[in-house]
Amino acid sequence: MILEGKNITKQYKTESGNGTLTVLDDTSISIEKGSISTVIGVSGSGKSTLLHILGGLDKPNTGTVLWKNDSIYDMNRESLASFRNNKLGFVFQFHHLLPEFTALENIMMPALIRGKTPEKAGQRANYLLEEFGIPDRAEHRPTQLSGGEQQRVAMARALMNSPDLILADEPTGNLDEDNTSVILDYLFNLREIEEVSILLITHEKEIANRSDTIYQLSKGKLEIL
Ligand SMILES: Nc1ncnc2c1ncn2[C@@H]1O[C@H](COP(=O)(O)OP(=O)(O)OP(=O)(O)O)[C@@H](O)[C@H]1O
Repeated sequence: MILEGKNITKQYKTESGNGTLTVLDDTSISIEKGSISTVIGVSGSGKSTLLHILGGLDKPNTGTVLWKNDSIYDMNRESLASFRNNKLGFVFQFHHLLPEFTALENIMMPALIRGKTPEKAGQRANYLLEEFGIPDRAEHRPTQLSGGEQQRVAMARALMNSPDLILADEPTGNLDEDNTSVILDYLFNLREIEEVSILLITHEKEIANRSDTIYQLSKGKLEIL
């Protein structure tokens, strides 16, 4: 097991400020090394909230998130930031690529932040562009790439530091079916080569069916399907 969310509860204040909305209700999840897991659930069921908590982007009200048995919320700010940059790779529905940088530079960024030389970072970024089938797009800026290409760059960037776990929130949510299949093929192939675990949020049954474990989130609880 690499990541474990234990007895997680998350509540938000309702808009009026008087009540509370319980989004996650004393629920738990375990991510095995090398596995692909998906979380499905209706809109507003708390999938993104769960992903943010597991990735150390948001804190639960109660419960813990353990990374190889260490609680990530006991880490100081610096350790938590370095944990996120070195061990995790995030992919969101809207890729958040930096518009003023090329595809290659966007992919290199997490490695440069980590202190890798531009040569080393460039080598791996070029390898990842190749693996995602877009080596000829290295010098393009995000606006010069199609939606599917942008999402491949975002995935390559998430893999840059050879993370142990990719956390992906609707990574193909804004793409058509063909593009979705192709991009998942690339990601799942690379998972085997790089031995990375993947936790994906999705609305699409077909994607869920390609995973090892499907979690359904409903009324604050996760259930394995
Ligand atoms: N910062 C916040 N403050 C108050 N309420 C919030 C906040 N963030 C999320 N919520 C509420 O918590 C619930 C769960 O939101 P969340 O984004 O986790 O759902 P989701 O399952 O990812 O939805 P979708 O599939 O539509 O993206 C929603 O009702 C949302 O309005």
